[in-house]
Amino acid sequence: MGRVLADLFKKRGPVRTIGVIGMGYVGIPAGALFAKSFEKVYGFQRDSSSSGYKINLLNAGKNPLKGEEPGLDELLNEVVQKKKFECTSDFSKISQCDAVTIAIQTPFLNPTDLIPDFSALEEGIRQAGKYLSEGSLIVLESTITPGTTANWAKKILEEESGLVAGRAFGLAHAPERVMVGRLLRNIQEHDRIVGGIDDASTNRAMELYGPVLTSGKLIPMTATAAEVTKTAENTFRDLQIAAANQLALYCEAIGINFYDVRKGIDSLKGDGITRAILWPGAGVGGHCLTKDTYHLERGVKIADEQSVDFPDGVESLYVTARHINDFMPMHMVHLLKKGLNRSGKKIKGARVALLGWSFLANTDDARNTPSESFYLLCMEEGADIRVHDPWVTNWPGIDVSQDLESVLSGVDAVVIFTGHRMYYQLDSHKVRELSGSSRCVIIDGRNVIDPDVFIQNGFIYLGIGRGDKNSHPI
Ligand SMILES: NC(=O)c1ccc[n+]([C@@H]2O[C@H](COP(=O)([O-])OP(=O)(O)OC[C@H]3O[C@@H](n4cnc5c(N)ncnc54)[C@H](O)[C@@H]3O)[C@@H](O)[C@H]2O)c1
Ligand SMILES: CC(=O)N[C@@H]1[C@@H](OP(=O)(O)OP(=O)(O)OC[C@H]2O[C@@H](n3ccc(=O)[nH]c3=O)[C@H](O)[C@@H]2O)O[C@H](CO)[C@@H](O)[C@@H]1O
Repeated sequence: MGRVLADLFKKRGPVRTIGVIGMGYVGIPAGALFAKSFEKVYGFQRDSSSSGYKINLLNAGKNPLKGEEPGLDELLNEVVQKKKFECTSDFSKISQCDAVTIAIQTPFLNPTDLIPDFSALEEGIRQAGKYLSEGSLIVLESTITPGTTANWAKKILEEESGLVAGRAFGLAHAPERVMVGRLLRNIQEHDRIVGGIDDASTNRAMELYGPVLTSGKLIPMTATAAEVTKTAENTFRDLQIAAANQLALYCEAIGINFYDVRKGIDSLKGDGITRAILWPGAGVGGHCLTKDTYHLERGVKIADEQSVDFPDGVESLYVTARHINDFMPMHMVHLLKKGLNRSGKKIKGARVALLGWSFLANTDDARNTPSESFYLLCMEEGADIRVHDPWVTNWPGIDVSQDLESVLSGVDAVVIFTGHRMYYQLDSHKVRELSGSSRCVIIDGRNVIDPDVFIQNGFIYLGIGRGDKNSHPI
């Protein structure tokens, strides 16, 4: 089969015209970079109420993405002016494309059952199947459950096209490893995992991605291995964070300073012995680490191969890591209660300043923020909680203030949830004056302040990992 497809690709000649389905954080920079290296790119965007506006904006050479994306505005303008990039909702133009990449969102239906919502992705794949031509290549870039490309997506494409994948057209998965704020750089500099359902598809996909890489290298493998790589690389980061969180909880219980221990462990460096210990914190947010573990777990469950040989009654280490990270906002509530008790108060009715709503320091990205779990837990306990964040200006149902002084006025407790730069400058005298409390509580979820400075100024301090300070004398 592979020979037939390789001959078809050869007959068709080099990749010239590319289609990118899904004009979002991934599709827009990818399409612009393809347009730089190839003859023509069509950016396919459905004319939906929420995103249809992007079509005209992009065709005017304008970037619809929020936030700073170095180089993207200029690149988009250049490729549109040169008529090398065109955004359209006319999917029939897919028939002109030598290769089509699909970068459509794959959220979870709801945070509890963690079943991915592939409905938008399915619609995009059906469009690709309907119009794909013989000898073309389809590449899924969305983050998907392992096994999706070679099974679910393959079936849909064959159904819609009436052609056989691996014989009449190529199919691959090339996951995106971009970070908002450095999209162009990441696409060009990160190594690119490229996984085809067969060798011919993998080789054709390497022809597609090779020209857009600067320092990044191509890493070929099978489509399913590529899906596991993407989900597992985030699973491993989540696991490393959980390991740091658990050790921090141990250090609190033992009454020692986690950061001394971390410094000790981190001093062990060298070939194959580095421990790569990360940082504990008030929780793990974002749209990658909170989901990709469950994509991996689901992939193992639905795999046709044999079941996993695993110790009886033992939960997956990776899911345990998720539970530990999701526990951290609850731990912050426990620290808050401890601090308030020491100041003779209860959480019910306590006035609490929550500093930091975004999930990542110095950004406005609040997707799956752990601050929200903490906020809801405190509300359930009857606290009077107000939120500050220098970057997040609005959030459904929450009043996020940018006025730190007003948020700190008259509070019984200050809780630091996000390591925003400005919180490192918190002045203990100023905070104490604003709070008006002689025994104000301060809970540090990101190791931002110096405990001694605040303790000497009359605060009741507790911090994640600070077992050496959490029972300081008052
Ligand atoms: N954003 C990131 O930083 C990032 C990083 C790594 C991986 N990813 C993965 O990449 C994928 C895309 O993410 P994103 O952030 O670009 O999503 P996004 O929501 O920003 O963009 C998706 C775009 O696809 C469009 N779309 C949806 N259905 C369509 C259809 N049937 N036809 C045409 N267009 C359609 C949407 O209107 C939207 O414009 C997801 O699977 C995500 O997990 C994202
Ligand atoms: C392309 C892609 O998928 N990229 C991912 C993306 O992940 P992301 O955007 O979700 O950002 P993260 O940095 O992972 O943070 C997530 C949460 O974990 C908390 N955290 C973090 C480190 C730590 O030591 N202790 C913590 O508690 C932090 O506060 C935040 O809430 O970028 C990472 C590189 O930055 C990549 O590795 C990762 O593949």
